[in-house]
Amino acid sequence: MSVRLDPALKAMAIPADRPVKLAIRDLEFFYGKHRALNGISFDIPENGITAIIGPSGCGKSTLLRTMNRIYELYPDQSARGEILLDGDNLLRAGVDPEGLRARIGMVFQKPTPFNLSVYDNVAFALKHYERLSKAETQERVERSLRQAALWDEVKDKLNRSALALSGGQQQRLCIARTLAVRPEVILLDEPTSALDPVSTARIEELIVEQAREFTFVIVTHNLQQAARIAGRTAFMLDGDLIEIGDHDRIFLNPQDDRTRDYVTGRFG
Ligand SMILES: Nc1ncnc2c1ncn2[C@@H]1O[C@H](COP(=O)(O)OP(=O)(O)OP(=O)(O)O)[C@@H](O)[C@H]1O
Repeated sequence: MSVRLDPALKAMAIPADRPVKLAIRDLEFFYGKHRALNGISFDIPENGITAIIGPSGCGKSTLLRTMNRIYELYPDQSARGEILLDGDNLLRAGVDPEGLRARIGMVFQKPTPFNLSVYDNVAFALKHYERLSKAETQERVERSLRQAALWDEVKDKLNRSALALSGGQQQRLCIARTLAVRPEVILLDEPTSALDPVSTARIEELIVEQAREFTFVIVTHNLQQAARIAGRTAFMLDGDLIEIGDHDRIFLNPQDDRTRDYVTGRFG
């Protein structure tokens, strides 16, 4: 498999002097006694898109799930090390997980709309985190649906069930719901793997557009997707971070043979 180099990608490169939003330091993760992350360290710059790639089981989702501490909802899972959000370790005791998840939102592989109207799916998230007037809520719902490139398709059916939307529309609704509470970081766990190419392209476009304002971290199996949209890409293998860099470094000139083998389709 060869990875297409899109000249427009240069516009999405993340400048080297961008401040660090998340600094991951010696991060280990355990499912019971099984160690799934072996002491990973790397930086995620503010804004832009950072992709995490690697073969099945290498620890991509585990890494993403540590970043908003969602793993704590499951028994017998634990993390060791540090994830500094603007310099403050979000894994330390005393961090309010609810407040953290307002700052670091997450979108999952399968669209997960609530069984509510389109409008209420977005408004519900807002009510959970903020006290806004009705007019402010309306304004924020519309803005979020526009940011998620969904407004034109749903503006005449805001009171209809979200479950009547197509899969791609449902996923954009979930992104709108996440954007509505204005998180600083948005974690995307294979957000387009259940979608058709047209829906995938729309979501890639909106992520690229919103990456001016938000920091995105995306786990993807789709190497072309990472190559198309990510300013930086991290390659993982067996719980280790092998290499991280910009598009050219990872896809055209990898330093590590294992990265080269993976991005050229020799395994994975
Ligand atoms: N709930 C769990 N209990 C025990 N082990 C787990 C659990 N979830 C994941 N693992 C193990 O942790 C390791 C990393 O899994 P993870 O799901 O993070 O990989 P991944 O790279 O996201 O894989 P995929 O691309 O298939 O989603 C694997 O060895 C996996 O078997």
